[in-house]
Amino acid sequence: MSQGKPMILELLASSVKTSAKAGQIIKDIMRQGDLGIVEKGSEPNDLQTEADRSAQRCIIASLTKKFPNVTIIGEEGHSHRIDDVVQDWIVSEVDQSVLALDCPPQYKEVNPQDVVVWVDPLDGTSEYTQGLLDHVTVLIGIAVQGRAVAGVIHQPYYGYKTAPDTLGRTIWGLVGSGIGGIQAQTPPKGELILTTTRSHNTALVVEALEALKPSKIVRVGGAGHKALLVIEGLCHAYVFASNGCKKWDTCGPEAVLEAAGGVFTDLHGNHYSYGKDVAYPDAQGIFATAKGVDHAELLKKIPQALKDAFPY
Ligand SMILES: Nc1ncnc2c1ncn2[C@@H]1O[C@H](COP(=O)(O)O)[C@@H](OP(=O)(O)O)[C@H]1O
Ligand SMILES: [Mg+2]
Ligand SMILES: [Mg+2]
Ligand SMILES: [Mg+2]
Repeated sequence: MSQGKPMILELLASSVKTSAKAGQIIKDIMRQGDLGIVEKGSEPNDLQTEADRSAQRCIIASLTKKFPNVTIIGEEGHSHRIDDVVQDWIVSEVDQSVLALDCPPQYKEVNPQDVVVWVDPLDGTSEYTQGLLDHVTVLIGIAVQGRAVAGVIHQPYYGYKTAPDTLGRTIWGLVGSGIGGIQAQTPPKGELILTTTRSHNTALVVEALEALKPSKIVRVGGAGHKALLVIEGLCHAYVFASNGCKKWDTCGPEAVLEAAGGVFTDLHGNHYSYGKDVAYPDAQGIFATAKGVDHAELLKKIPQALKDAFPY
C-alpha cells in the first residue's frame, strides 16, 4: 500500500484498476464465444455467464488480497479463495489520479470493520448475452457505516461500434470529492427523459413511469448503464418501481451519481443502507435524479398508493 494514504482512497484506486481488468476478462470470454449461460433462479432474464463468474473472481481475489479486513459481497456467490485464481487476474495496480485526491475529512480515518464493498462483476447480463454490449458495466460500490460513499462504473464496450478495440471507460466517484472519467452534466430543461429497465418490465414499473408524464422513456439494460445516462445528463431520472435490483446493482451507481451532484434513493426518497447485515434486494425500488433536477419535487408526482406498494 502507498504510505500514509487514507484507506478509502487506496480501496477506490484499486477498484478502478480492478474493474478495468474485469472488463478485459468479460471481453475475452465474449471473443472466445462460449458464454456458459446458466439460469440462476425462477425469475425470467436472471442469467449468469462464464464472464460474470470470472470477472467476480478477479475482483474478489484482487481486493481480498489487498484489503483482507474489509467485507466484500459479490453477486455471484461467496468464494473468496485467492489460491486458485489465475495470477494474471490479481490486480495490484492503483489509479494514481484517485490516490492523489484530497480525501474528504470524514473518510480519512475509516475502520475496515465499517467498510463493505459491493461487487456486481457484470451488470446487464441479459444484454451481454443478446449482444447489446454497451449496456454492460462492472460495478464496485464502497459503503462506509452503511452509506454508499465511493464507487466505480466501468463500461468495457464504450465506443466499440466505431472503435472495436476500445478499452472502454472507467467512471469513479467519491462523495464530497467529485467524479472522474466523465463530466457530470445537467439534463435539458423543458423535457423529462426517464430511463428504466428493458428486460425486467412489470405493470408497476410502467405505472410509475406514466405518473411522471415523461417526454421520452429510454429502455436500456443495466443499473450502471442507466446511472451513467443520468450522470451525463442524457436522462433526467432513473425510475424502477420494482424490488428486482440488489445492493450490488446500486451501491456503486448511487455513490458515483451522488458524487456527481445527483440524488439516488428508493421510491420513498430514502437512501439504501449498505451494511454487511442488510437484505440484498432493493425492495423499495429506485428513484435517482440527475444534477440540477429537483428530486423531491419529481418524487411527489408518484402516487402515494404506488409508493405504499413498496416493499413487497
Ligand atoms: N426482477 C429481477 N430479477 C432479477 N434481477 C433483476 C430484476 N430486476 C432487475 N434485476 C437486476 O438488476 C440489474 C438491472 O436490471 P435492468 O437491466 O433490468 O434494469 C441487472 O443486474 P445483472 O445484470 O447484474 O443481474 C438485473 O439482473
Ligand atoms: Mg445477475
Ligand atoms: Mg446488476
Ligand atoms: Mg451482475
